[in-house]
Amino acid sequence: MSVLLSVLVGVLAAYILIYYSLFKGARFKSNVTLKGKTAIVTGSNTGIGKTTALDLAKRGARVILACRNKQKAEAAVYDIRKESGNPEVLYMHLDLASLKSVRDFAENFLKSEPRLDLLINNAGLIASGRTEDGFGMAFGVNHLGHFLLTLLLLDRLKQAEHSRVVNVSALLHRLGSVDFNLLNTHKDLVTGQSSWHAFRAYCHSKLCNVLFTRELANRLEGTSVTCYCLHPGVIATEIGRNMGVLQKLLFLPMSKLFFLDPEGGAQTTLYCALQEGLEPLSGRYFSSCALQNVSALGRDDALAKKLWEVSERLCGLS
Ligand SMILES: NC(=O)c1ccc[n+]([C@@H]2O[C@H](COP(=O)([O-])OP(=O)(O)OC[C@H]3O[C@@H](n4cnc5c(N)ncnc54)[C@H](O)[C@@H]3O)[C@@H](O)[C@H]2O)c1
Repeated sequence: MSVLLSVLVGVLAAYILIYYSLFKGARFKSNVTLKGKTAIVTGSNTGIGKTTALDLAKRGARVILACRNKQKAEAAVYDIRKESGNPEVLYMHLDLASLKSVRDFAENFLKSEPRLDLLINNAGLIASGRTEDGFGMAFGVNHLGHFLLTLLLLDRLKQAEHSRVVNVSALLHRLGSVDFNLLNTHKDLVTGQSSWHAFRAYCHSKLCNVLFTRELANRLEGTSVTCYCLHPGVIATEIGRNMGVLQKLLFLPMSKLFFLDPEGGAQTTLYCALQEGLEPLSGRYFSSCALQNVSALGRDDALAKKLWEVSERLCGLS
């Protein structure tokens, strides 16, 4: 009996140790206030984006929830206003799966909002299918939509004394690559529609986030704007909503036991957005509120430059 008890206590202690050392993650601690500043957070009706928006609202920022689902976004606006006591939390419609919607959002924003200090490109998905413009869903939403959004808002960001772009990437960028031939022929970085292909496409799109951040930093040198990308940790959110039943059965218990909550998932985003003195590290990648290395492809300047040029062409900018 006592042997069994010792084993149980041992297993429990090991679990707590592993959980806290591997999964609990770092916390961003800062009293910085954002009164008079404006932030956009894409995909902020749920998950990491919602807790990021809540934190910025608590610090006094004017926060725009850039979301595709009106009903869910308005519910999030209600929750965030109530919890933060900040009435300056607004919803503006943005569907990153439509380049027209991205342009409309930018036009509305530029017409109605005189300043922009923080652009948090947080929205993301793992999904097959195509965007309105015919691009693979992950490439179109996770990379191309945010690419166009950022470029359309860049002049407004440059008008602020110090402003930042934060791109939420993922550790899985390490499994990603960019095949420009596939992009030319299929408007996507994978062929095939299975959940395996959707997963591969997600990894590729997250590498695109890293490369975009790197090239953006080069092009922003000498301006008041800096940019960063990050892995938020392994977080229990709705990111797996498009998984098959079997995958969900495996994923859900794992996420309950080991994954961070969305508040934990927002910490590195907040660090990249608000940490003082980060400017010399513009273009770099962070995880657990600290600088981290990216994959070899993520450090490839020629690849980053080519992705930028191709993305400009695909968005009709060049
Ligand atoms: N959850 C994790 O473990 C994890 C790990 C690494 C990276 N990430 C990244 O974190 C970010 C946030 O994801 P999350 O985990 O909170 O997932 P989530 O699914 O809870 O939130 C994603 C948000 O993106 C929005 N979105 C999806 N498609 C959109 C579109 N076409 N237009 C506008 N908004 C759209 C969703 O509506 C949702 O609000 C993503 O970029 C994801 O890739 C998450």
